[in-house]
Amino acid sequence: MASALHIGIAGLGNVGAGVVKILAQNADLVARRAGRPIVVTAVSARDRNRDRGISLDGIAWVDDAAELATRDDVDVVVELIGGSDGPALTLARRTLGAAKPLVTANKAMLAHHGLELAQMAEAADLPLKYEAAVAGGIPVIKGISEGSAANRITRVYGLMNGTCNYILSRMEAEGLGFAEVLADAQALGFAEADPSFDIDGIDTAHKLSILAALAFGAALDFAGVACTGIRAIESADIAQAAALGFRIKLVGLAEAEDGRLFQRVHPALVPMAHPVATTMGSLNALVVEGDFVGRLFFQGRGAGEGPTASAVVADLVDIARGDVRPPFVMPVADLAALPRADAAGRRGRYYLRLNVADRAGVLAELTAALRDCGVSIESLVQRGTSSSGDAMVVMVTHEAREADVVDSLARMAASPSVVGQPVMMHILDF
Ligand SMILES: NC(=O)c1ccc[n+]([C@@H]2O[C@H](COP(=O)([O-])OP(=O)(O)OC[C@H]3O[C@@H](n4cnc5c(N)ncnc54)[C@H](O)[C@@H]3O)[C@@H](O)[C@H]2O)c1
Ligand SMILES: N[C@@H](CCO)C(=O)O
Ligand code: NA
Repeated sequence: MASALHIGIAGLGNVGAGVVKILAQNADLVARRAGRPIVVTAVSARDRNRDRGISLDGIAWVDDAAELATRDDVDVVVELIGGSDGPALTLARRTLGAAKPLVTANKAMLAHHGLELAQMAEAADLPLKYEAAVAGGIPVIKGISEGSAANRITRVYGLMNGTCNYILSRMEAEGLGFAEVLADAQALGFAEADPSFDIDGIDTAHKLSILAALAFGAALDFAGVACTGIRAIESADIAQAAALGFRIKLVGLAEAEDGRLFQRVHPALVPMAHPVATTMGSLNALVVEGDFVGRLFFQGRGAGEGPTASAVVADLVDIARGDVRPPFVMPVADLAALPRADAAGRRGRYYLRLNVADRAGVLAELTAALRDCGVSIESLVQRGTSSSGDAMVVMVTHEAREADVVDSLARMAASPSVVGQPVMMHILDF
């Protein structure tokens, strides 16, 4: 067997400790698949004395993670610190600058600096691998870049944030409020350090922008992702959606159409029977549509120690086998800088929820706003009076132009009868 591949790991949190565990527990299996042993020789984290349930015997401890890049006993650096900039980015640049391969699970860093890092890797003919960064253990990066290489991909969408899916699933099953469930997600180890990245959709946007670049051969454009999270969703929305035959999910959607790139993260109503709707708890789900392969569906654990570390180790096996391909399939110079598609002209069905004063004439006001904007209603439900004296009106539109629905909602929101902010959600009809 060839000589061992020596790795240095920066960050020994959920994912880093998981990588050390897999490489210890499945050492023989991994060595046979990699053609050589994969051995951790050096690590760096903030707290040397924390009990992580792993043995660090015989492994060098490095206080400054950036040093891993230049140590002679490290062939490959695994960055598992997190954060788009700061020590993670410094380490990534130094590693590639020192002509060493890099593995990372850091979608925030890739969303912001992926093209720069990919260019560095390509220029030095080095692997830069990041299967763990999108949908954790689900091999969607490999699924797109290798398995779907024959296809023109026109659409990628799905659930890429375990925390949000977990929160929405428990809100539905147990009628719990948002904050109670978030604390549990944090305890389970898959919430981001800053949970607003999860619930405001930013984490999904990071991942979506990476997938879109890969799938469409487009220059990565994180700033072009329109993003709405799940803060405004109430248990009543979940119940109403269910009564209408839908489940609410935080969906990331990217499409390449007519040479334009559409990227959006938003809560959407997904028909109950759709495989995305039946993906519950912290599971992730992704759909990739290719012109020859058709619809591919990926489902599995997108977060957590074992699944995420599993993806990191798979990347290490590729590197041990000598796999050097451009991080975004094509050289960065060949990626198309696609203009952003405008959402205004998109057509679809929409869910609208308004809390209104329960008095005569209110419904007529609402329906007049819709009529004036040319939006037709498929169904309308008014639900009883709350303790505050408000009623909840839920409407589903027929297919309409998005700009017209937005316009009608703004008119309705301006009415003194409407209490608080109306909620508008897209219905996933594909
Ligand atoms: N947890 C998951 O389920 C999951 C899934 C996919 C991707 N990721 C990504 O993996 C990365 C790590 O996530 P995590 O959940 O393991 O985080 P974590 O907070 O559990 O661990 C981070 C580790 O980095 C260490 N660290 C912080 N600053 C450092 C520094 N300057 N030098 C060296 N070490 C430092 C900390 O001590 C800790 O050991 C992040 O980019 C995250 O987004 C996590
Ligand atoms: N915070 C992320 C971790 C995986 O990237 C999630 O909840 O899915
Ligand atoms: Na993955």
